[in-house]
Amino acid sequence: MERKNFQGRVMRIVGLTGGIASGKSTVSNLFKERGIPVVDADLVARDVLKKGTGGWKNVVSAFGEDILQPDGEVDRPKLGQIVFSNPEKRQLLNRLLAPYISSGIFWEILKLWMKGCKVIVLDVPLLFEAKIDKWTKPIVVVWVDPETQLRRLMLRDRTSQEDAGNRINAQMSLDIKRARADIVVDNTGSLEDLRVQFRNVLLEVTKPLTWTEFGLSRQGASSVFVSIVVGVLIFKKVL
Ligand SMILES: CC(C)(COP(=O)(O)OP(=O)(O)OC[C@H]1O[C@@H](n2cnc3c(N)ncnc32)[C@H](O)[C@@H]1O)[C@@H](O)C(=O)NCCC(=O)NCCS
Ligand SMILES: Nc1ncnc2c1ncn2[C@@H]1O[C@H](COP(=O)(O)OP(=O)(O)OP(=O)(O)O)[C@@H](O)[C@H]1O
Repeated sequence: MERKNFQGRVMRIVGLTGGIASGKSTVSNLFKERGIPVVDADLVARDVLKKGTGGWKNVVSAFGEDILQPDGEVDRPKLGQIVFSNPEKRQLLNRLLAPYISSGIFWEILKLWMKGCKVIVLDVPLLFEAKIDKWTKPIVVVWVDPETQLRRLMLRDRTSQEDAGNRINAQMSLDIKRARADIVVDNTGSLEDLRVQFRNVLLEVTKPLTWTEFGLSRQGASSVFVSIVVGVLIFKKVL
C-alpha cells in the first residue's frame, strides 16, 4: 500500500540515446506504442530554430543570411553541411542553441509531470555531450555496429559516404556511450531482434523507483525548486 502511494507521486525520466541513425527513433516508437510518452530533442531543436525565434535570430547573426531559404526559414541541409564538416562551427551552433533546447526539453518534461505521467523517455542524441544524462535513470543506449550505422544513415538520408561519415564523426563514439549505459540495446540485427530486446527494456524502466531516482523525481524536483526560490530571496535581501 505504502509503495503504491510512493509510486503515485513520482516520475521516472528514462534517458534514450545512441549515435546518429543507430535506431533511437525506432526505439522511441516502441515506447510510444506502449503508451510511454517521449520527449524528442530533435523536435525541440527544430522548434527553436524556426523563423523569428530567439534561436533563429542568434544563428542568423552568427552564420549570416546565406543559410536561409527564400522563405526565411533556415536551410537545414546547408547548415548541416557547414557544421558537420567543421567542429568549431558545430560548437558555435551548439552554444547558440543549447539554452533554448534545454529550456524546451524542461517545459516538455514539466507538462508531462503535471499530467501525472509516471514514466517518460527523453530521446536526446547528445544526452552525454550536453550532460543531460545526470537527470535520467536508467540510461538506454541504442548501439549498432559501425558498418550498419553508416549503411542505414546513407540509405535513410540519401547522403554520400563522406557526408554520412562526417555526421557520425561529429558525435561521441558509440562505444563510449555504450560503456556509460545502464541498458544497452544492440540494434545491429533485425527489427524483430530489436522488439525482443525491447521487452526487457520495458520491464526495467517500469520497475519501482530507487531512492536515488526518487531524489530526481517530483518531490526531489519540488525541493530543488523551493531551495532555488528561497536562495534567490535570500540573495536579493543580501544585495
Ligand atoms: C545542423 C542541423 C540544422 C541539421 O539539420 P537536419 O535536419 O539535417 O538534421 P536533424 O536535426 O534531423 O538531426 C539529425 C541527427 O543529427 C545529429 N545531430 C544534430 N545536431 C548535432 C550536433 N550539434 N552534434 C552532433 N550531432 C548532431 C543527431 O543525431 C540528430 O538526430 C540540425 O541538426 C541542428 O540544428 N543541430 C543543432 C541542434 C542540436 O544540437 N540538435 C541535437 C539535439 S540534442
Ligand atoms: N533493426 C533495424 N533493421 C533495419 N533497419 C532499421 C533497424 N532499426 C532502424 N532501422 C532504420 O535505420 C534508420 C535509422 O533509424 P532511426 O531513424 O530510428 O535512427 P535514429 O537514431 O533515431 O537517428 P537520428 O539520430 O538521425 O535521429 C531508419 O531508416 C530506420 O528505419
